[in-house]
Amino acid sequence: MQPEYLPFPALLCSVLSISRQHYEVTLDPGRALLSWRKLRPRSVKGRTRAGSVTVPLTEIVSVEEAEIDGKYCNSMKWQHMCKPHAFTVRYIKRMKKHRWRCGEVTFWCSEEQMCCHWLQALNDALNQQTHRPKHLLVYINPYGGCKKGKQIYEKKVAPLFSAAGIAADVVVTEYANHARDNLYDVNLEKYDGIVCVGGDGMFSEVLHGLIGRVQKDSHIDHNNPSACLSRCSIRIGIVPAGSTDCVCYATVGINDPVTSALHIILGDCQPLDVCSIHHKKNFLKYSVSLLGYGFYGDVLKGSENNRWLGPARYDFSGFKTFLTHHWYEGTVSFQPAKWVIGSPRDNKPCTSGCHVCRQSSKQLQELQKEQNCRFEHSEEEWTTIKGKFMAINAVSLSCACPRSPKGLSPAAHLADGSADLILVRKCSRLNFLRHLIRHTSKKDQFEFPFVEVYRVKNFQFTPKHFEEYDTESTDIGNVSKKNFAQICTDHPSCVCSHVNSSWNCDGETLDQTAIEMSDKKVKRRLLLMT
Ligand SMILES: CCCCCCCCCCCCC/C=C/[C@@H](O)[C@H](COP(=O)(O)O)NC(C)=O
Ligand SMILES: Nc1ncnc2c1ncn2[C@@H]1O[C@H](COP(=O)(O)OP(=O)(O)O)[C@@H](O)[C@H]1O
Ligand SMILES: [Ca+2]
Repeated sequence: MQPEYLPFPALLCSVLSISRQHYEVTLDPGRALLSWRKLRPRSVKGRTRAGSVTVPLTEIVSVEEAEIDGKYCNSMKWQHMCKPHAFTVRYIKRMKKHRWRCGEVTFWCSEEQMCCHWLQALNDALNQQTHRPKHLLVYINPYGGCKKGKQIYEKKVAPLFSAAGIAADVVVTEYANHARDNLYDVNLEKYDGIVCVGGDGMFSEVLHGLIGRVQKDSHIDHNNPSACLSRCSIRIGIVPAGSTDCVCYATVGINDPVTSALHIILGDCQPLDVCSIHHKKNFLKYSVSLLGYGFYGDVLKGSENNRWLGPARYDFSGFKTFLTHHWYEGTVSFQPAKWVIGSPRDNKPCTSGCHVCRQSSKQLQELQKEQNCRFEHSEEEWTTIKGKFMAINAVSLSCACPRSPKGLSPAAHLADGSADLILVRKCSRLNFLRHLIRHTSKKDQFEFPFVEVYRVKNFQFTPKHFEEYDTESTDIGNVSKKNFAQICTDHPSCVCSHVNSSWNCDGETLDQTAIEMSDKKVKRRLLLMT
């Protein structure tokens, strides 16, 4: 069907006042711009223009009739306005380092009719932004990060939502997984999006609730690693109030609640890769940021008893884990992501509207169409690496965060259908420190002989002791208990916790150590309101 092209409304241009100064105000629907320039009397004949501001209509947050207070009214008497009329426009102001703020300007009109005309024209322009949310479901984790989630939402976010005419149903969570469970019951059709106020763990919880709910509604068994998941069209927005906030930081460029609220209001949207993690035929979890074994698994484990320290628990545990300097033996196998057009060391960071993501996902779709959504593991070659590792990290996005502004893999892409697999082999403490420190500078953290990085579609990991003891059994829980008991009686000097590390999956510990991560069928595009 051909789209219907309506003629653009006419350009509107009037002389209005801002703080007693005359401005030429123009609404250009054709170029989708609102602009105002100061008019300064120069001579009797003409006026010069100076101090101009231009705002794209897509960046207007709200328009409303201004309340006229008596003081301002009196101060306007010199302009012979008997009954002034005014309207206020709120708009995005771009600050440094991706930070956004809400600017506000009030335009005074001498006639009521002119004010109505402007209000009508601006509201018509806003109504054309149909991708903006009108009704949101908000989950707040009151215990995330510095425990300020509720305060952040009430003080910084709710006033902006209400100014933008967004209705929000708010749930303050009472226990872990409250939001996830609730998402299985709510009427999702009522909402244009879900907002989570918290950290990466809270985002992961909402993501699991949403993906799980959609699969349940479409009768898809997520335990089957080959199942094609149903796409979820509802978007998730993140208001950062956690400890690491790396999903927010990597998508928006900063972890700032006001900036995120403004992106949500404008209906900004960023597709995101999601990986699924299985053990044999059991679904374990989805991951969107870091799936880390060794160093990051141990940092997470060590931080769990120190939650009272807030975000600093990771620094404290990071320092302790660095000193213990454990390495772990096992086998990593992976298949490369052949459709991607980038590589982990090409120095091309992912930004919104990324060309690499667009092109790569187009190629992935074509490949999936050819293979009719069946990505059999056997069809391509697996690369297998046996060794001793300090860390095994699989990241679906850069994992940039305030601690590491470039992230664990600076050139990882948000929506290219692949993950970057980083292997840090056993090395000296000094070398590991050199590698870690590079995460905080512009230098390449992969430029070491003991660090390898691959862009993969999936990978498997088996710890050494599973290879030796877990031959045929499928009941992984019983096997692990039995085997460790055996390892420990066989080797009295062995310390179990040093034999295996655990997996850090977006800030939560996985129960299994032998896992398969798949970055393909489960890689549904999750629409993220950045
Ligand atoms: C000597 C100095 C060394 C500094 C090295 C800094 C590297 C920091 C890289 C951090 C990458 C974190 C990736 C994010 C993971 C989150 O999913 C997870 C959970 O975040 P949450 O607690 O839910 O906000 N956080 C952690 C630390 O595991
Ligand atoms: N009311 C609650 N009480 C306890 N835990 C909660 C609550 N709400 C959510 N959680 C859990 O807290 C964990 C951490 O939350 P998150 O917001 O990511 O904070 P942080 O970044 O500090 O880890 C999440 O895994 C989430 O499931
Ligand atoms: Ca990716």
